[in-house]
Amino acid sequence: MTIMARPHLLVIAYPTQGHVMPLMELSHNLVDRGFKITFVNTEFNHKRVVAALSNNNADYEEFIHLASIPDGMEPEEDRNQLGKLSDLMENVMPEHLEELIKNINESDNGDSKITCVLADANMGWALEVADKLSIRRAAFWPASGVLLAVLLHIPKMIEDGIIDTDGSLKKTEMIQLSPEMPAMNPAHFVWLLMGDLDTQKSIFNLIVSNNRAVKLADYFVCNSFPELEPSVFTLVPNLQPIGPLCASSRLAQFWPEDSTCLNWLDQQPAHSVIYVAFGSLTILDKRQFDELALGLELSGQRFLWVVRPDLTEGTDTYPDGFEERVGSRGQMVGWAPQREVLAHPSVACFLTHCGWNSTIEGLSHGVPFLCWPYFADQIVNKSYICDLWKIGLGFNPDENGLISKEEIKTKVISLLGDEEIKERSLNMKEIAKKNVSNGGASFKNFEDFVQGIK
Ligand SMILES: O=c1ccn([C@@H]2O[C@H](COP(=O)(O)OP(=O)(O)O[C@H]3O[C@H](CO)[C@@H](O)[C@H](O)[C@H]3O)[C@@H](O)[C@H]2O)c(=O)[nH]1
Repeated sequence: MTIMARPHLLVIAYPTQGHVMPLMELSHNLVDRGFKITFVNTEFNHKRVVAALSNNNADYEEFIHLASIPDGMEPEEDRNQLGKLSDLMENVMPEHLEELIKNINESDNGDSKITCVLADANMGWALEVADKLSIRRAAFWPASGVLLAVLLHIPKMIEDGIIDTDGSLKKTEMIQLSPEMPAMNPAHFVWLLMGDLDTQKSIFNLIVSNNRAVKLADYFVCNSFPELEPSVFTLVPNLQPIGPLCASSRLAQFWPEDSTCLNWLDQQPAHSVIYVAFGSLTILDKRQFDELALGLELSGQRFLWVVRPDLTEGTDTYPDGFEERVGSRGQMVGWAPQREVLAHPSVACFLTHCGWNSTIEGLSHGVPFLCWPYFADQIVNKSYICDLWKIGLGFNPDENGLISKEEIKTKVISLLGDEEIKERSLNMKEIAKKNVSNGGASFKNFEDFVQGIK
C-alpha cells in the first residue's frame, strides 16, 4: 500500500497579530484536510509566538512547522512603524524566502516539496517569489472585502482625479463603488489613516505593488461571507469568501493568553459582562485610558478589559482607587483568549476597535458591538457595523476629541437595552454559522479551494 505524502503548503502572513491569527486558523483548517504547513513568520514575531506558546498544541505541531526569516529591521527597532517595516520587508524578505523554499525543496531529509505558496495579499512579493520558482500560488485577504474592492479601484480613482499617483487626496466628495454599498468618505481611505505622510506613502506604494502581485494568484480567498458584503463579490469576482474563521487560535499568539478570565466569566450571570479589547496595535493616550476606566466604572456593569502591556503611551497605571472601587466586578488581563471569551454566555457586548478579525469574531457569536475605531480600515468597519448591519453603536467624542466617561456609560446602557440590535446580532450569528456548515456558501468555497491547491 502506498501512503500519499501530505501536500506541503508554505504560508506567510503580514507581520502583525491581526494577519498572523487568521492565516494560522486557516492553516489549522488545512491540516484538518490533509495538508502539511510550513508557516513563515518574521524572526521577530517567531520569537514572540514561541515564547507565548502554551503546551496544548501538540496535535498541530506534527503538521505545522514554524519557520522564520528576517524582516530587515534591527532587533530592538519598533515594529509598529508599519511604513518603514513594509519598505524594508519588500527589499529584504524575497531573497530569504526564496532560499528557504529552495532549502526545503532540495533537502533530502524526507520532507515533501512545497507545492503551493499561500500568501497574505499584503505580502504580494511572496507571490512573485513563488511565481519565479514556478510554484502554485494562493492569496488570502485578512480584512473586509469592501476594503479590498476600494484598493483595487485605485487606478480608476487616479484616472478620475480623486487621488494622486502617490495616494494623496485631490477631491473630497463621497465615493460609492456600487449602489448596494454605502458611500465612503475618501478621507477614510486606509492609507490616509496610517500615521505621518511618509508612512501613508509607503503604505500606498505597498498597496499598489500588492494589487499587481495578487494577479499572480491562482486562488484568492478571504475571511468573510457573501451576505456580509454582497456587492463586493460582484466587484471582485475572483475573491472567494471562506469565513468566518474564528475557532480557537493556536500557535499564533504574540502575547501569552491569560485564561483565568474564563473562570471569572463562569462566575458571572448570563449576558452581564462588557468585553473590552482593542486588538494588537491600538495605543490610547493616558487621558483617554483613564476616561475609559472611569466610564466602565460609572456604567455600573461587569466588565472584562484587555489591557495589553503596550496599550497606553507611558505608564498604564489606573486612575486613583479605580481597582478598589470596581473590585471583583471588573477584571483586567494582559491578553485574553478572545474567541473563547466571545463565545462565553456571560458576555453581553463587545467594546472594540473594529479590527476585521474582532468584527468577524464578535458577529459570529451574536455579540452586539460598541465601536471605538482607532485607525486603518476600522472606521469603515464601524460604519458597516452601525449603519449597514445595525448590530452596534458608536461613541461621539467631545469637543476635545475625547470619549468621555459619561458618553461611555450612556452608550453601554443604550446598547444593553436595545432589543432590536440584540435580535439582529443573533440573526447575523445564524447567517455566519450557516455559511460554514455543510453545504453553506463559505463551506463550498473552502472545498473548492482545498481541491484547487492540493
Ligand atoms: O486579548 C486579545 C485581543 C485580541 N486577540 C485576537 O487578536 C486578533 C486581533 O485582530 P483584529 O481585531 O483584526 O485587530 P488588529 O490586531 O488591530 O488587526 C490589524 O489587522 C486587521 C486585519 O487586516 C485590521 O482589520 C485591523 O484594522 C488592523 O489593526 C483577533 O483575532 C483577536 O481574537 C486575542 O486573541 N486576545
